[in-house]
Amino acid sequence: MRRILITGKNGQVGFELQRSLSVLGEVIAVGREDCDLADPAAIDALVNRIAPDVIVNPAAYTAVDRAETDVSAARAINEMAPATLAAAALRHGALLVHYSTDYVFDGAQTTPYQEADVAAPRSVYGQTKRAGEVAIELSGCRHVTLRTSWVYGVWGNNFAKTILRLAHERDALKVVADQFGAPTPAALIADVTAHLVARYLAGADAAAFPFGTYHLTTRGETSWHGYAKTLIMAARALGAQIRLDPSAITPVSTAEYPLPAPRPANSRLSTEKLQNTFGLDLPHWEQALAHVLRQLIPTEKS
Ligand SMILES: NC(=O)C1=CN([C@@H]2O[C@H](COP(=O)(O)OP(=O)(O)OC[C@H]3O[C@@H](n4cnc5c(N)ncnc54)[C@H](OP(=O)(O)O)[C@@H]3O)[C@@H](O)[C@H]2O)C=CC1
Ligand SMILES: Cc1cn([C@H]2C[C@H](O)[C@@H](COP(=O)(O)OP(=O)(O)O[C@H]3O[C@@H](C)C(=O)[C@@H](O)[C@H]3O)O2)c(=O)[nH]c1=O
Ligand SMILES: [Mg+2]
Repeated sequence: MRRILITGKNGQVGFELQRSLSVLGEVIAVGREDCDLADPAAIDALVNRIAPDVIVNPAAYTAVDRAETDVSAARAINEMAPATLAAAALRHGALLVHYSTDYVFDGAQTTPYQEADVAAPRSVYGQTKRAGEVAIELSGCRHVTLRTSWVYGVWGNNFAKTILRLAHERDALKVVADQFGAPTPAALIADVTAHLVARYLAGADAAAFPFGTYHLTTRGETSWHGYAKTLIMAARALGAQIRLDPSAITPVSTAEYPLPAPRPANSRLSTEKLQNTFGLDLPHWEQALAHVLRQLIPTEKS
């Protein structure tokens, strides 16, 4: 039986991967309590003990604003841990599946970013995530790096759950309307990962697999404001008792909503390479959102 090691089991994507990869082999999922990824020796010991065929690494330092002042911790998890995992994957002949972010781009481009476009991260989070990507590329291990954006889901913390909470607490909300991207469910990321891993494991010639970097998001685009408004309207339509009126969600500019870390104005990622290479049709963000909301909103009907 194939052995699949998953890090970050308590994270959004790590949670969903435990479901989606369970049909492909023996899944060994670890969290901070099992292995501190800031400790390279602990990573080596873990990989040596498990001897996995596939390592899937959704663990990351994802607190974007906190990373601005907690640089060494962000580097340890987002750059050094992937480098250590990549070296271990190389030694074991394992595939490493890693995740990265739209925040590796500066957002100044006016069209969706393609995989080969120049990364120019503006935040510490983005810089450390980019350094992790580069370390994996340079390691020479078999790898797939999936860059995604605006991840949300039932498990863990995300913008969608924050907005739903705020909608119960407040009568009005200000949400940034000049940053554009695609909200992407953790479950979709996990499902596409399973599709790729299945294809890798089924291949008679592993070396022929199209390793590399791919963009993975839903189709379409919106702003954080458009996302928040659609979310509240859809939640109300599902019967959620939400006091906040969608018209009380006010669009504001990035300058009017100051935060420690700069965010890209353009977070749009082109997913053509992924869709063409693997024969996938990705869902539209609104369709995906409606499905996750049905799990997030408690309802009598089902
Ligand atoms: N969230 C998003 O919007 C986006 C995420 N991504 C990328 O996708 C991937 C998955 O993100 P997501 O699932 O949202 O992340 P989460 O923040 O939900 O989960 C990350 C997990 O990593 C774990 N972790 C952090 N530090 C350590 C450590 N020192 N040792 C062991 N485990 C640690 C955390 O553990 P603990 O729970 O104990 O803190 C957490 O469970 C990441 O690579 C991220 O950069 C890309 C684009 C958007
Ligand atoms: C909660 C809230 C946020 N915002 C803005 C701030 C910011 O510009 C945007 C998103 O806020 P958040 O802090 O939730 O999102 P942020 O943590 O920046 O989300 C990012 O996380 C990392 C891990 C990624 O990789 C990115 O793809 C992206 O998902 O919305 C508002 O305007 N009003 C609000 O009430
Ligand atoms: Mg955040």
